[in-house]
Amino acid sequence: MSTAPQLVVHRDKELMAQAAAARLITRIVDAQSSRGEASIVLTGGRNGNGLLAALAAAPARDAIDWSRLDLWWGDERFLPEGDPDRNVTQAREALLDAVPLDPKCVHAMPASDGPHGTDVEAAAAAYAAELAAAAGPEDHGPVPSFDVLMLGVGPDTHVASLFPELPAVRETERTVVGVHGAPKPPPTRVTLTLPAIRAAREVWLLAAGEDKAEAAAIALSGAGEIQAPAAGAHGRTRTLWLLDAAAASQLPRELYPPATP
Ligand SMILES: O=C(O)[C@H](O)[C@@H](O)[C@H](O)[C@H](O)COP(=O)(O)O
Repeated sequence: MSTAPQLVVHRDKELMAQAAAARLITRIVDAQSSRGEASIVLTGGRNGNGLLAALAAAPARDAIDWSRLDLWWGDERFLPEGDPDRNVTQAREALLDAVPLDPKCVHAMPASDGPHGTDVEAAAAAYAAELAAAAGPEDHGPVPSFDVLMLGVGPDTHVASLFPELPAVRETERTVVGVHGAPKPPPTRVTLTLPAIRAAREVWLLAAGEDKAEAAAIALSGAGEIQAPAAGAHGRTRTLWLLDAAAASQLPRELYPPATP
C-alpha cells in the first residue's frame, strides 16, 4: 500500500489537538473491536501533550478499553524517574493518571536512575528487548505493528530524538538507540530509529505553529531523511501529517492549495 503522506490542516493548534484526539479514539476503538487490543506510540513535546490533554477532556474517551491498550514511547529524555521533563511524566499529567490503564501495558523508556544507571546504550538495548518480546510472528521484525505511532515535528525537522545528520538517524539495524549531544535539551536521550518507526501501521506527524512551517515544507518536498528525519517517518499503511494553518503556510501549492475566496 502506498504511504505517500496525506495532509490534514486545521485552523489552529487547539482544534488540531481536539480533532487528532477524536481520530485517535476512533482508531483505538476500531483496533480493539477487530483484534481485541491496540498499541499506540506516544511522542514528547507540546503538540503530543496537547493531544493527550484533549483526549483526557473528550467524553468519548470512555469508548476506549484502557485495560487493553499498550502504550510505548517514540523517545525519552534520559533523566531520573519522575523528572518533570521526562516525556512519560508529562504524559501521565496530561492523561495517563486519569484513565484505568493496566500498568503492565505502559512501556515507559528507562530513566537515568533506573536499572541501567546512566548507561544510555544499555537503556536503549533494554527497550529494544522489551519491544522484541512484544512482537509476534505476524509482525514485521522485532517490533510490534503499532496501530498508531505519533511524532511531534521539530523546527529542524527532527522527529522522536532523530536529529538531522546525527548518528541515530543513520541507524539501519537497531530499533532503539541512545542519543548524545542532541541539540534540543536534554542532550542525552533514548529514541526509536527509523526502521522501528516504519514498523507502525500508521504514523501521524504533528506540527503546529509558524516555527514548524519551514520544517513541514522541507520534509514534504522530497528532502532526504538524514538531513530531514521527518521525511523518513512513514507508516506501513498510512502516513498522516496533522498540521495547523500556520505550520502549513509554507507548503508547496500542489500539496496545500490556498483557499479560494
Ligand atoms: O522529547 C521530545 O522533545 C520529542 O519527542 C521531540 O521530538 C518533540 O516531539 C518535538 O521536538 C516537537 O515538540 P513540540 O511539539 O513541543 O514542538
